[in-house]
Amino acid sequence: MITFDNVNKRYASGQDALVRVSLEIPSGDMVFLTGHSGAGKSTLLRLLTAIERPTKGSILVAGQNLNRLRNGQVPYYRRNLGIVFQNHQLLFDRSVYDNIALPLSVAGCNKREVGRRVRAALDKVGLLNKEKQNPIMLSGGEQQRVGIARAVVNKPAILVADEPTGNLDPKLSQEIMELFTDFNAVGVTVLVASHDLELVARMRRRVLTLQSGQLIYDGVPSREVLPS
Ligand SMILES: Nc1ncnc2c1ncn2[C@@H]1O[C@H](COP(=O)(O)OP(=O)(O)OP(=O)(O)O)[C@@H](O)[C@H]1O
Repeated sequence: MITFDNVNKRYASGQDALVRVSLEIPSGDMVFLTGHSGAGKSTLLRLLTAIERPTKGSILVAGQNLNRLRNGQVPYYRRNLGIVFQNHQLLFDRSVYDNIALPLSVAGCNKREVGRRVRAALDKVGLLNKEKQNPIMLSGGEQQRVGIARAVVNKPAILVADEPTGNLDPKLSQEIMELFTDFNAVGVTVLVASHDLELVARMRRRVLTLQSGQLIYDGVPSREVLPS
């Protein structure tokens, strides 16, 4: 369970990025976070991933109060999370395999286990035949799949994605969303921030909408308002 209780985030610049945000996401849910540019989506994800701290209010993740997390505990906390970025942040001087293996090597996995898990992750995103390639050789959609494989390789309970389809065309975007649906189907809690309202509506999942830092909608959009 993810709980935000009356969370405010004011940056040092004085900008209020989140204002009294309260929400609950039960374990195993798949939820979309939407809103205009500057609405506070990335800030909410940065608080959840403990990149930023709230100014007020509390955030609980699987019973752990993030306000009480000491800086030294943050890397351990993040092992429960898979994080996917829009620009995927792959290392172009290493192979696809090495990019995906990175979080496991950091966690101290042995070589055999790393191989088994990297191939399982590549299999899930449909890129088993690309492990030796350099990510620069891959298409934008494939690079994003590598980013997703890296995010799921240590089997996180929660998968967080910030505009994961930002640079992709509609068909590839839909495929990426379906990948997230597959992970959710096996029990992973999934939270995806996207400003692509059509794509989000088509998924027919719970949607949280932010506007100027406030949560203005929390529900499943009805079929009638969906684009055909
Ligand atoms: N590090 C920062 N310092 C100061 N202000 C910031 C910082 N990060 C974001 N903001 C401001 O906080 C507000 C919310 O930004 P945020 O990036 O969370 O929005 P967003 O909904 O993710 O937007 P986008 O879709 O454009 O990424 C904006 O007004 C932004 O300018």
